[in-house]
Amino acid sequence: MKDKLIIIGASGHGKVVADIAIKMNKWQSIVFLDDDESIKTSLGLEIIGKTEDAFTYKYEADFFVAIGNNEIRENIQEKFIERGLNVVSLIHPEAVIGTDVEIDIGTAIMGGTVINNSTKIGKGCIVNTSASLDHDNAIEDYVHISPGVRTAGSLSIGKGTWLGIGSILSNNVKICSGCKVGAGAVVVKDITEPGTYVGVPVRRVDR
Ligand SMILES: CC(=O)SCCNC(=O)CCNC(=O)[C@H](O)C(C)(C)COP(=O)(O)OP(=O)(O)OC[C@H]1O[C@@H](n2cnc3c(N)ncnc32)[C@H](O)[C@@H]1OP(=O)(O)O
Repeated sequence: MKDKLIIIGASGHGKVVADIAIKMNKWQSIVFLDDDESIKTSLGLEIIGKTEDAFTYKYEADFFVAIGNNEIRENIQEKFIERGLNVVSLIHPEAVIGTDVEIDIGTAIMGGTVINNSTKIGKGCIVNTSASLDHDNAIEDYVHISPGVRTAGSLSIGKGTWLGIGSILSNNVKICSGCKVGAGAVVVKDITEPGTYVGVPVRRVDR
């Protein structure tokens, strides 16, 4: 743990992430890197350079990649890990985390979430505001679980999948890697092919 936290990405998601970091009260200084030169400050915090500048702070900062797009977040975070940067997870103090829950590096757990016992969450995931993940879920790396998602027990979600706002997943379902599940969708059966799924119950819409 270092004194400084550098957050990559100063837009909407970055601000929510910074707010969590402030509330965690672990870093003396919290700043952003962002490739958009027109942004000078975000949430009252300084933007000190671009993503590529991260490596110059290797020995003095912890890092968090706050990019909403799963693929871009994965590319940046994996480069950081490969080059030895210390990537941390950020967990809102008002998230409810059960016993034997595992949360890997680079994952953000937003306010009001409930993660029940024995659920495992991979690297670089977003568990967004007020999502509820029940017991024994297996969430692979770089998944985004949008605000208000509800998952029942014992299900699995493959790498890089995006669950849209307010979607609902029944117990024991398996969703493969590379899926998009639409806002308000209901998943009651396994999804075995990458694609975009919407509706109640879901149907595939990208072919
Ligand atoms: C803090 C934050 O903001 S986190 C971000 C939260 N945001 C979200 O959760 C957004 C979720 N995104 C969606 O639901 C999107 O509509 C997606 C990803 C499912 C699909 O987006 P696209 O690939 O652009 O599909 P597109 O808009 O062309 O829709 C394809 C068809 O599916 C329908 N459709 C799209 N989304 C939904 C939905 N959520 N429920 C029902 N039908 C839908 C469209 O009406 C369209 O139907 P049509 O062909 O009969 O006209």
